Amino acid sequence: MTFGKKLVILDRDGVVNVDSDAFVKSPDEWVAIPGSLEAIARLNQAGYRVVIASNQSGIGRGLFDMATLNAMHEKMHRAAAAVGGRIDAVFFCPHTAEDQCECRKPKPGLLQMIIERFEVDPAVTPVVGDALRDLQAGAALGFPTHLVLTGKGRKTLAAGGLPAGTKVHDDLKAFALTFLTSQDE
Ligand SMILES: O=P(O)(O)OC[C@@H](O)[C@H]1O[C@@H](OP(=O)(O)O)[C@@H](O)[C@@H](O)[C@@H]1O
Ligand SMILES: [Mg+2]
Ligand SMILES: [Zn+2]
Repeated sequence: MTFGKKLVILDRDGVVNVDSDAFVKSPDEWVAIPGSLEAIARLNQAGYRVVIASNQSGIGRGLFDMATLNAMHEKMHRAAAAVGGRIDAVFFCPHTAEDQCECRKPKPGLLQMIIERFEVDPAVTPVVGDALRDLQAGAALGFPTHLVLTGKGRKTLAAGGLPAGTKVHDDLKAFALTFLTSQDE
């Protein structure tokens, strides 16, 4: 049993929704990964808040604007609610690598904001991603890291160099089942 605020941090593209090397640029292109929204609902039922930490350089690249990103997130929130799930917040970095901001993963800026906003203890707050940079951001602040094999996850696993102790799961649904079982011990 863990004490303190129960919260899980998810990467978006490749974890919640299908990713694309051409970026996810519109609500039509935002398609949930099968089982991911149900996994969010299952985490909520077990008392966990779910928040997202996402790199959205498509904004900085001019591929889509804030109104479109908000429309994508409106679709995501509605789709989660349709299966009884709730995403409490979406933290995103709109910058490109060239902007050298503090919030683009692998920098931990987004995760630091989440710690402050939700008063969570990183040591007991899982970070789930499909890219190495997602995990590096988590490891930088002492979050337990979890790789899912959806999105870029298989390539990430093959490339190696994961933060020590990273757990690997087929998808978000498998993560939720394993994580919640581990919390019962
Ligand atoms: O997985 P999250 O963090 O939720 O979002 C990733 C997306 O913003 C995009 O990130 C881009 O990386 P660059 O920003 O071009 O390095 C590319 O990997 C795209 O394929 C991907 O859709
Ligand atoms: Mg991703
Ligand atoms: Zn940024």
